[in-house]
Parts: sequence; C-alpha cells; structure tokens
Amino acid sequence: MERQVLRLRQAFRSGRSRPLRFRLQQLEALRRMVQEREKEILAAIAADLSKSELNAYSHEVITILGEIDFMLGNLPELASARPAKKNLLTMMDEAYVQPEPLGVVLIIGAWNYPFVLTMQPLVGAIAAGNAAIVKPSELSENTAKILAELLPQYLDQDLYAIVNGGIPETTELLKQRFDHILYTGNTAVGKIVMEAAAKHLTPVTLELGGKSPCYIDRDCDLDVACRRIAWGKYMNCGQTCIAPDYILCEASLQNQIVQKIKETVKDFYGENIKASPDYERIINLRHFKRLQSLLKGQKIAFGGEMDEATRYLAPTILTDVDPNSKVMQEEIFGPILPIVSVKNVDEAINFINDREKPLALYVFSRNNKLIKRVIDETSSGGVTGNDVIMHFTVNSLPFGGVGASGMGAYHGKYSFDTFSHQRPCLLKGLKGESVNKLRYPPNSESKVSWAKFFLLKQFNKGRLGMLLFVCLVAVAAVIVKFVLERA
Ligand SMILES: NC(=O)C1=CN([C@@H]2O[C@H](COP(=O)(O)OP(=O)(O)OC[C@H]3O[C@@H](n4cnc5c(N)ncnc54)[C@H](O)[C@@H]3O)[C@@H](O)[C@H]2O)C=CC1
Ligand SMILES: CCCCCCCCCCCC(=O)O
Repeated sequence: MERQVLRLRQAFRSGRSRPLRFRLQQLEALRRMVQEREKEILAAIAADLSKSELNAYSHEVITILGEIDFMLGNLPELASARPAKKNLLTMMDEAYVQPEPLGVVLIIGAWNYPFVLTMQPLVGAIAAGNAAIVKPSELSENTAKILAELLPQYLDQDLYAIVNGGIPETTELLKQRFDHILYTGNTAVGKIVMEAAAKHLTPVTLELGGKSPCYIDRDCDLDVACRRIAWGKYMNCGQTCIAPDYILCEASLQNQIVQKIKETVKDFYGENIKASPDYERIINLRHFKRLQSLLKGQKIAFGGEMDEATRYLAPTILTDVDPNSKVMQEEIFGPILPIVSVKNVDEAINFINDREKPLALYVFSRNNKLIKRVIDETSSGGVTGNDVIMHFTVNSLPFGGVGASGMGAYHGKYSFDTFSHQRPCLLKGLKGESVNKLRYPPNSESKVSWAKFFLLKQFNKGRLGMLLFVCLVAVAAVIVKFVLERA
C-alpha cells in the first residue's frame, strides 16, 4: 500500500494531473468507459443487488453520466482564479482565489449504490486535479471487480488506482498519509476513518447514514404523498441512505396511509412482488437477520413476508410504533416503514429535534408555510418538500450530512470544492513603501489611527478632509499639466 500511495504521490508531484486539458481528457475517458462498457457495469450492479439492468441504469449510470457532463461543461470556470475584493491598503495589488488540487485523495465507497458512491467522488477528484485511490465496498464484489478491471484501461494508471479488499485492506490504506479522505458508509466506521485521518491531520468528508424522518401533514394529497414515499422507501429494497426511514403523522391518517401505500405497492410491483424485476433483495444474510429482528413485537399492518434463502423481505409497514422500540433506535436500511403518531406539527418538530440530525428530511403538505416552518425549526443534511430522494439528483445542491449524519458535501461544484484548496493569492509590486511605513515598527498612535482608517474604514473627519484635499491637489496638478502642455 505504502508503495502504491508513493507512486501516486510521485505522479501527482510531476504536475501531470494539473493542466485543465489533462483533467478534461481523463473525464472524457471515464465517460467513454461508462458508455463503452455499460453492459458489463450494469451486469455487475445487477448481480450485487439483484437489481434489473434498467434500474441499475437509472439509479446509478445516469447519475455518473450527468456528473461527468457537468464537470466537462463547467470545469474551465470552476478551476479558474476568482478575483477578490481588496482593501484600501492593497487596492493597487492583485488579489484572487486560486483553486488548487489537494494531492492524493482516498475514496472509500459503500455497497448500496456501488457505482455511484465510488465514481461520483472520483469525478470530483479528477476534475479538481488530484491523484486518487478508490476503495469500493467488498460487499458489492461484482462492481468492485469490474471497476478494478476497467479503470486502469481508461484512466492514467499512475494517478488513479483501485484497491479491493475488506477491513484489513482498508485498515492498511488508512495508515497511509492522504490529502483528503471521502468515506461513505456507517457511522461507526466513519469514526474509525476520522481517527485514522487525524493521525496525519487529513481532512475528511464523511457521508454517513441515520434515520431520515418523513412528516405527513393533515392538509396533503395523500395519494401523491404515499406514491412518492413508497417509491423512495422500497427502491433498492430500502437500502438507500436517504430513504424515508419512518413516517410521522397524526393518528387519524395512519390507516389511510397504509391503504394507499398498499395500493401503490401493487401498482409498482404487481400481485407477486417476488417476481417483479423492480424489487431488489437484501445484500446479505447478516443484514437480512438484522431486519428480521427489527420486526419482533411490532404490529405489521402490511407485508412482513420473507424468504431467507433469497433474502427477500416484502415491502412492510408497521403501525402504532413505540418511539422507544428497536426499529426506532437504529437506521433501518431495509423495506420496513414504521408509522409513529404525533399530535401535530409541533410534536413532529420536537420529535425530530430530540434525535440525531438526520441525513434527509421529508415534509408533505399543501401548505408551503408549514413546510418552510419545519425546515426553519429543524436541522438535517438535506430536505425535499413534497417528495423524497430527489434533492440527491440536483447537482447544483450540495449533498452531505450534518452532525451524526456526516460532514462535508459533494456533487457538482461542491465535489470540485471538496477536493480543492481555495488558495488566497495577493500579488504586490515593490513600490509604495511610504504607505507601508504605517505597519513597520516603531508603532505609534498616529500609525494605528491610519491603520484604522485604511483597514476598518473608520473615517476621522479631519483625516478624510485632508485626504480629499490631497486628491483635489493631485487632480488640479494633472489639469494644470494638461492645459500647459496644450498651450
Ligand atoms: N451519506 C451517504 O451518501 C450514504 C451513506 N450510506 C450509509 O452507509 C451505511 C451502509 O454502508 P455500510 O454497511 O457501512 O457499507 P460497507 O460495509 O460497504 O462499508 C463501507 C466501507 O467501509 C469499509 N469498512 C468497513 N468496515 C471497516 C473497518 N472496520 N475499518 C475500515 N474500513 C471499513 C468497507 O470496506 C467499505 O469500503 C448506511 O448507514 C447508509 O446510510 C450509504 C450510502 C450513501
Ligand atoms: C430517475 C430517478 C433516479 C433516482 C436516483 C436515485 C439514486 C439515489 C442514490 C442514493 C445513494 C444513497 O443515498 O444511498
């Protein structure tokens, strides 16, 4: 590992990854990889998650093609220096912010969207001019394998590498010094990553999980709300970090919600859900058993059927759920939807604020003021009003958590910024020492007073008058000189 990181660092030091033309060429090569090898990529994702290739395309490949297109279209602007405002002391100088690559970055992905969660950060890392190591999840082994096969065929091998393996390999990788780590996965491992990064003072972006609440207001189109919630909850068999984890609503809505989600599930997946190409399976037996245990003692209003051999767990709804039960203590990450009753929106807001800050928050209502109020009075990584998941798809919005759901953000411009250092640059000339005297020792009351004038713009009337007088004299001198020259 050490040698691999060293090899990438040497390639980065050579400066090869910096020119804009090189970055654009690598991004184009990545796009070519996705387009030319689409079938193999889709087959790998499908095999990992028992997902149809059509769903693999719309859940994963579209996102990556969109992200690459965004970078190709916007990179020249993102990477260029931005002029900065100056103060009176530096108004003759050049001040700008120059984004610069960080160096060698590490991207650790999770299994649930194995292509998106590794390739989307990689697009940002390349765009920002870095070298990168990608570590896909060992649980989505087919995608990990195809990435290891394809990336070296399309990208510069000295700058971009892939490391496959499990905990021992990741542990070894984390001992190395990186210039940034972007990790996606559970909170417990997020702490391990951050601790390892701290040893080298490496900054981290942590894309973690949590329980994302979904509040349904009484004043709402329940048909629409339930269809959208069912889509976001049961997509990928509930294994989506921003899936609505549980519903909060007034008790009187509970039965209608169950009924409407039930009808939607039938529309989406047919009578025989098991046979639907659009319904996925739980990733492994450990997660299957974990989900099974969350159902113990719960009132199953819909679903609950399971088949251990194929890791099938039906779309499920739990009603009258006790907020202290196990299913409400941990992120569900499966197709189980608990409904917890609250008296009103105030109680929903308190419920959300009494818990860790979630990765996503969803509010359904006809009343926009109520939606805004919930946003104003709570905190979460992101929000979608009157829908679920969709804020993830807007690459002009930063995607990330807050508090226990993570730190930092990426997607589009925010990926570029995450993998860049915003370097402040001030370029001065060698003239102007008379003004500079005010900051050179020995200091004096008068110098402090001038410094206040220049830096804090604290105008002392007498001094302002004097400055105006000096300016007037200078203007008069220029005019006299001009008149005399023409005479
Ligand atoms: N915020 C976001 O964008 C996303 C967050 N997630 C969250 O991720 C979680 C699911 O992912 P996981 O099951 O954690 O995925 P996982 O088991 O694939 O682990 C993620 C990565 O961490 C590495 N890893 C695991 N244990 C490790 C250890 N002890 N030391 C070092 N590295 C280790 C794995 O090799 C893998 O590459 C959920 O909580 C979900 O909400 C998932 C997708 C997106
Ligand atoms: C056509 C709509 C496509 C929607 C794509 C949603 C992809 C969600 C990926 C989320 C990754 C995660 O949150 O675990």
